Amino acid sequence: MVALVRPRMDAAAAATRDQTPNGGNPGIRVRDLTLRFGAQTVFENLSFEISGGEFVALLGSSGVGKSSLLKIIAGLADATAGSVIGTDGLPIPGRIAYMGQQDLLYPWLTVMQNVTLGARLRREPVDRPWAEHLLERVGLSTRQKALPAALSGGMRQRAAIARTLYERQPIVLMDEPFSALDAITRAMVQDLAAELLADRTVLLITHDPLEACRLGHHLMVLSGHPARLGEPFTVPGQPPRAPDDPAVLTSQGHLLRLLVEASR
Ligand SMILES: Nc1ncnc2c1ncn2[C@@H]1O[C@H](COP(=O)(O)OP(=O)(O)OP(=O)(O)O)[C@@H](O)[C@H]1O
Repeated sequence: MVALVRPRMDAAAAATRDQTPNGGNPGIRVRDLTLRFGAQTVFENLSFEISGGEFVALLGSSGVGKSSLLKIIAGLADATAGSVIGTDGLPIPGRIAYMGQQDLLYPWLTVMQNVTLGARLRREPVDRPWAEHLLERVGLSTRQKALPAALSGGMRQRAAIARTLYERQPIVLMDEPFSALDAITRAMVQDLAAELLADRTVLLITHDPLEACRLGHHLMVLSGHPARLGEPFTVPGQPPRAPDDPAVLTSQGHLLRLLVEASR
């Protein structure tokens, strides 16, 4: 197994690592991260690294600390101790697209306005053809002028995915982005995300072993109290893998067993 995601990687090895693989997109380096809420230690001295251009799926039981970890990496929450930095040595905030568990669409903006919000906030010209392309790919081309309240939960999630992809950031952090989608739409949007994020550094939280095995170069499982990362897990072949790929089916079973064992 090529362990490109390394829990507790040696600092000297980190210093000699390729800084700009895969067209220059930086990876994510997490060092000795500790998070406490009062007497509760969610995780302690968590260290791992995701190489530039890698798509990593993070799994673990509810409440183990996945979303908290993602928010800290995104710079949206503070850790009690430890550091998060790009593998190029530069900070990560400002170079990420983040999609949280809630779609966070602004209710008074249309779908198109929500998708292009980042550009408008940055006072950049809106790339309308790109936004239209994305909305078409997520099946919302006829709903560009709709307000979020007029959409179903799955449609809102697709609009949020389009907004995340619109940003073209080198690092993409997603917290259960496909959870509200039906099985067919989910497979379609997974393929779209894999295609458009092919060279990006992606950390995806999911509860779905099939999704993790289809999309991830590597999979990580967070478990325990305080939470620890198990050995990273690699599915053979390149993502996106077909749902009936034998490697996906075998890995899915293995992963499910790991998750059950980790929850005991
Ligand atoms: N702001 C907060 N204040 C106090 N405790 C918090 C806060 N945010 C998270 N927690 C606690 O930290 C732990 C980890 O929460 P987190 O949301 O990161 O888990 P998770 O693995 O993402 O769960 P899920 O899969 O259900 O989304 C939980 O016990 C939660 O109650």
